[in-house]
Amino acid sequence: MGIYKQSVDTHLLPPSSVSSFSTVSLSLSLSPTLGAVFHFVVRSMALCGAKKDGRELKIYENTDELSTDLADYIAELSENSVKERGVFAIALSGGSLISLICKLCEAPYNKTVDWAKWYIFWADERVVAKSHADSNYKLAKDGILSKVPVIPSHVHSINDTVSAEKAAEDYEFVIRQLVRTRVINVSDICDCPKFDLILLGMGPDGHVASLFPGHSVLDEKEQWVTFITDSPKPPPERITFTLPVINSASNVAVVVTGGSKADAVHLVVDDVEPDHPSLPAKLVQPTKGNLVWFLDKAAASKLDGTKFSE
Ligand SMILES: O=C(O)[C@H](O)[C@@H](O)[C@H](O)[C@H](O)COP(=O)(O)O
Repeated sequence: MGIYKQSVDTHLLPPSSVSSFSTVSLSLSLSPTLGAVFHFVVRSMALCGAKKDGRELKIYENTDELSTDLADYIAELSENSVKERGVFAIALSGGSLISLICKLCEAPYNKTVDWAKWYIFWADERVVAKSHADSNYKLAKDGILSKVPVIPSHVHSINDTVSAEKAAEDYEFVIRQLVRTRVINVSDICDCPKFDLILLGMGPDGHVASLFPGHSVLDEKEQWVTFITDSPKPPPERITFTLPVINSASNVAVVVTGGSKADAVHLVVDDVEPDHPSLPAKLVQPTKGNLVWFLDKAAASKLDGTKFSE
């Protein structure tokens, strides 16, 4: 299934000249701050009919531009969600994502975001003490949560005193209670939680959250949160949202930077044949929600037909 092809030199092509791509509608905007080489958005429409919603692909000259736009994106979703539901339920991941959303601690977001309405979760967590350097909670707390006025009781970290299995079970229980009270919305197609936003990173092997290629947890359909004890990326013990939960979210953003991820980005986004069915990032396809990929130029460098001007 070909999702889209792009062949764009943003220096040379005016937006009108790309409108002839039958499966692509592309808008081009120059960055006001840097007069940037490019900052474009490709909205791809799935060719095979079931899902009309497109995947949005945003590619930035550098991580600084990406972070600025990502902070805007999160702040806007937060505002909309607070307007509509009175709360914003967001799930974070670990890794480089946290440093890429750090602009939220700066002006204007530190003042304009309604932090008291945020309910914070983790799409995956390493099963270590919360004070451990490997803890995704610690990473987010040190990087962001300790710097903005979130309400401590709205920060839902895992139980770090039990086994991975029990931690996953406990976490799902907590989420179920909050779905019941609609702090977390509920999907209208299944009984899954519908997070307002799930933020994911992606590894060079195409993993997202703690869903690794070829792992049996990719097939988990019943549980919302599951556990693994054999993560190829250390540490080995982790809990993770399952695909049904990720794909029930209102919004999912996959944030990927760096050349080491370029091959995986190509395999997933260009939907390369023969199919690579076990690439977890490829299985991130929100049923009704929006999916946005935030890429820097290095991560996007192997996308088919994309030519970047220097
Ligand atoms: O806890 C984790 O390890 C993550 O949640 C994991 O899914 C991460 O997001 C990716 O491995 C990308 O990590 P980097 O952005 O640091 O490469």
